[in-house]
Amino acid sequence: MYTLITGLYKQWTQKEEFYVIILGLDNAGKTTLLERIKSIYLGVAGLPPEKIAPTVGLNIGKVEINNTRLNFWDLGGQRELHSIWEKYYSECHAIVFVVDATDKERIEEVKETFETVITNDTVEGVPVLMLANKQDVPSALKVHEIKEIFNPIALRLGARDSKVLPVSALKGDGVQEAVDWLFVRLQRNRTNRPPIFRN
Ligand SMILES: Nc1nc2c(ncn2[C@@H]2O[C@H](COP(=O)(O)OP(=O)(O)OP(=O)(O)O)[C@@H](O)[C@H]2O)c(=O)[nH]1
Ligand SMILES: [Mg+2]
Repeated sequence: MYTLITGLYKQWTQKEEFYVIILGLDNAGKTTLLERIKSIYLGVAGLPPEKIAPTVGLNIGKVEINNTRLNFWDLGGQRELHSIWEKYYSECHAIVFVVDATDKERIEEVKETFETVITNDTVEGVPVLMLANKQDVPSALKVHEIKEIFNPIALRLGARDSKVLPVSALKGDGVQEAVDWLFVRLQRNRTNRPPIFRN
């Protein structure tokens, strides 16, 4: 009886948690995105954009949606920091890859980096959301242009869920839609990457 009650109690009180890593080149807007997510879902003002410095370590944001916790890990995008990304692959449930859609000069570098990430065996089957960021800038590449550029690599995504969505991390446009997409895919991929249960 006691174990039944404690079992039920655990079931009611334990929370499902998923881990989402935010990757992309330096200056893509990853930390700005994280601060935007925090401000939308926690209802508190995030760090103002002018206070956001290039990331060297790790920024963490925890938000709760439908009694499920999403933990966002925002990693530094500078080249010498890319080797750190792999350390988070085995534990992550989804990848958000942020692209600076205004920076056409670095698009080749973005392609190479993206391909290296998605072909890593440790993240096989993990949903990948690419965000075409800085859409508030009129000259930014649109989603259909980004898709054309990344089409040759798309085959390497395999059978996993993937999507390209437009956002402006700075203004907040599209951010909620992006998180909604993630939420559904995390649930859909739960047999492959089960959530963590915590009290
Ligand atoms: N116009 C515009 N600027 C943005 C947007 N998102 C980020 N930025 C700017 O882009 C610059 C870099 O933003 P960060 O969020 O620090 O970029 P990051 O990807 O975290 O960079 P690292 O930490 O070095 O990897 C800052 O000047 C931001 O204000 C956006 O949606 N629109
Ligand atoms: Mg950053």
